[in-house]
Amino acid sequence: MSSIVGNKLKLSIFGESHGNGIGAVIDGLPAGEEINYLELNEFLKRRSPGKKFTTKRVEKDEFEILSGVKKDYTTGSPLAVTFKNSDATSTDYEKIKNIPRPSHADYTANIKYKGYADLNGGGHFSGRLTAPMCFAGGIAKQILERKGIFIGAHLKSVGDIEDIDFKDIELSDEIFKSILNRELPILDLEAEKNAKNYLEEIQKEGNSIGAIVQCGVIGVKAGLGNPIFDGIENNIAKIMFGIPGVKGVSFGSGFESAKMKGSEHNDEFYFKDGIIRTYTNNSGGIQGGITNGMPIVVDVAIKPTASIFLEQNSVNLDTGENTKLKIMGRHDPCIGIRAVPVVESLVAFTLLDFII
Ligand SMILES: Cc1cc2nc3c(=O)[nH]c(=O)nc-3n(C[C@H](O)[C@H](O)[C@H](O)COP(=O)(O)O)c2cc1C
Ligand SMILES: C=C(O[C@@H]1CC(C(=O)O)=C[C@@H](OP(=O)(O)O)[C@H]1O)C(=O)O
Repeated sequence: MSSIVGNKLKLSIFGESHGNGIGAVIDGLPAGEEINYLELNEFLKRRSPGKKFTTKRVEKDEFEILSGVKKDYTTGSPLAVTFKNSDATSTDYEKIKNIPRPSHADYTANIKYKGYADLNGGGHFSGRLTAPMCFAGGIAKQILERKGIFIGAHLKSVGDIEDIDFKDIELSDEIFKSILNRELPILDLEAEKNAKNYLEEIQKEGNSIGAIVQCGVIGVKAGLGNPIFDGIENNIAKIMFGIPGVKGVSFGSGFESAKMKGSEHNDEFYFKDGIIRTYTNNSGGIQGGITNGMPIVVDVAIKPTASIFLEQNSVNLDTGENTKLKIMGRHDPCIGIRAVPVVESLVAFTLLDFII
């Protein structure tokens, strides 16, 4: 399995959704970095399940640090952390263990691991594994904030309902913080109301819906990154696809760029208070794999949750017959909602890897 990412700063993720626990080893954190546990726990809560519009599985996401921290400061040696799984209901999965859920990893994992993988609750492929990702990212965010770099994400869209585009506004840490007070991480109040109503309908239907998580970064100076295969875009895109359910990653105007003329897309320069800025930010803060000093803006397309409660076609891997599938259990109606802090985390982790 390849559950390790990073260059100078490495993140290794382990565990299964219904096993004893999950966790991470973070290697390469600088020594002497303070960890604010209050802030870290608040951050982890943004991802935790069990709230409105999420799966009803209740996990407190309390962690135990085994190494790498002394008296609230990183020691510089590998930081190992574990989280217990305390609310797994494996019977929901035992009943359908030979019938793969369409578009989850059941079928592909079954083939690759010859039937040996523990796939209850999605096993190692589960969104549960994003808890240790947020632990690593929460620490990275704290380190970056001390360097004047701030990161925030929101739901740019839920189905057809659209929020304000980060690319089109002057981003600030105040804007990032304002999203934290919302029931859904959406800036525009009307869009938030529409999304809540729509999610209620989707839940009633037993269905799910896709979303775009958009993340902004302010405070990164021009000149960070590399060309060709090791740029900021390359590394952010790679880590984003580690989030279960991610189907697309784009920067700035992304796929819309393909429809634009050069005169519309080019980000023209100007000086403001001695700093070079651009009037537009279609590049999403990155050109040639290197930051240009404008906010980094990355869009992450998240598919609708595969586990829906409607009857679907599948196959019985034991009997070799076509069959109907009706699942049980507790599932997120829209993965995007809880993926917001996960996207922030992995953007933070990647930028810290470039900076240290
Ligand atoms: C925070 C989070 C929560 C998720 N919750 C669910 C869920 O409740 N049910 C489900 O079927 N998939 C859920 N997923 C997505 C699956 O884990 C994912 O679709 C599956 O592992 C297959 O991976 P892929 O979609 O990247 O191909 C969630 C993902 C994340 C990031
Ligand atoms: C447990 C979490 O999310 C889980 C992610 C998930 C999946 O298939 O990805 C399926 C569900 O698992 P279960 O069927 O055991 O309730 C979610 O609850 C979590 O995020 O902590």
